[in-house]
Amino acid sequence: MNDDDTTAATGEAGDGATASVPAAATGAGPVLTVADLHVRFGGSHILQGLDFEVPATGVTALLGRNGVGKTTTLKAILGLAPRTGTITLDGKTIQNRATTKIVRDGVGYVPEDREVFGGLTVEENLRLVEPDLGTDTPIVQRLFPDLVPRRAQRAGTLSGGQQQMVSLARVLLRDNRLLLVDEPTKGLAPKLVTEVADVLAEVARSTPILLVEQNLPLVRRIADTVVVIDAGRVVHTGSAADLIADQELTRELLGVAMRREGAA
Ligand SMILES: Nc1ncnc2c1ncn2[C@@H]1O[C@H](COP(=O)(O)OP(=O)(O)OP(=O)(O)O)[C@@H](O)[C@H]1O
Repeated sequence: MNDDDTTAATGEAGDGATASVPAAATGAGPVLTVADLHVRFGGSHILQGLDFEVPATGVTALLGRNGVGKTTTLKAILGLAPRTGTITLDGKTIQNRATTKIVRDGVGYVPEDREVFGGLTVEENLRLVEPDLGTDTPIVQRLFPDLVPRRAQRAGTLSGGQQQMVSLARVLLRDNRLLLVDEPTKGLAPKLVTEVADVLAEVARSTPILLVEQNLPLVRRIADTVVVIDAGRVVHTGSAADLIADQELTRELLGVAMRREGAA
């Protein structure tokens, strides 16, 4: 275990000392900055000094080949993976904060495996996060109308796409400064992929999103910026449209060429 592993679990030490003017206060600058981020699992050095920024608006797609460390990057930001490096949210360092505090400070997380409580109803899943907010909340009614008539249905009996909507809705009930969303369309039918993409695009109008997503048509449709990691480092940053328009570069960086057709 390294120094940051222990401090990550203990709370606030160091926040005040390195805080600068919040980007949100100035209206400029990234919402999140990651500098020299390292993650080791046993003898495996998965992230070897990542440096990247998440702009304060729109969708930033975090891309890379299978197993390169995309999920690990999201978990490291949240303090769910042992890491060293500097992570700033609106100009304030957060790498020494406990995960619960990072979430309370506005970093919402939609994990890859959805993690709905199958034995609880849709309504109960939502109210677990904010007891006063459920399917009658305007944001749920507007973005997730299909969940409203299913409020009393047990979440474990929903389709994969509906479970993804519960998972997203639950996070959106809070006021988030930034959303970390991990492969939200994995395993979903094309129509549901489009629905999830629509929700994310709508959410991104008010809340920046760092999105891990393998569906390149979807990335092209909703992402503004891309960050590509390979062999533990950032190997490319830039416009999503430019990367995906460049078949050769896409193949070189991601090992795949963009399908001409694809649901998003
Ligand atoms: N808790 C852990 N302990 C040990 N190794 C881990 C742990 N979590 C992840 N890894 C390893 O770290 C590497 C990166 O995994 P990660 O899930 O972050 O990749 P990814 O880019 O999100 O992959 P995919 O695209 O397949 O979802 C993999 O080799 C994985 O086996």
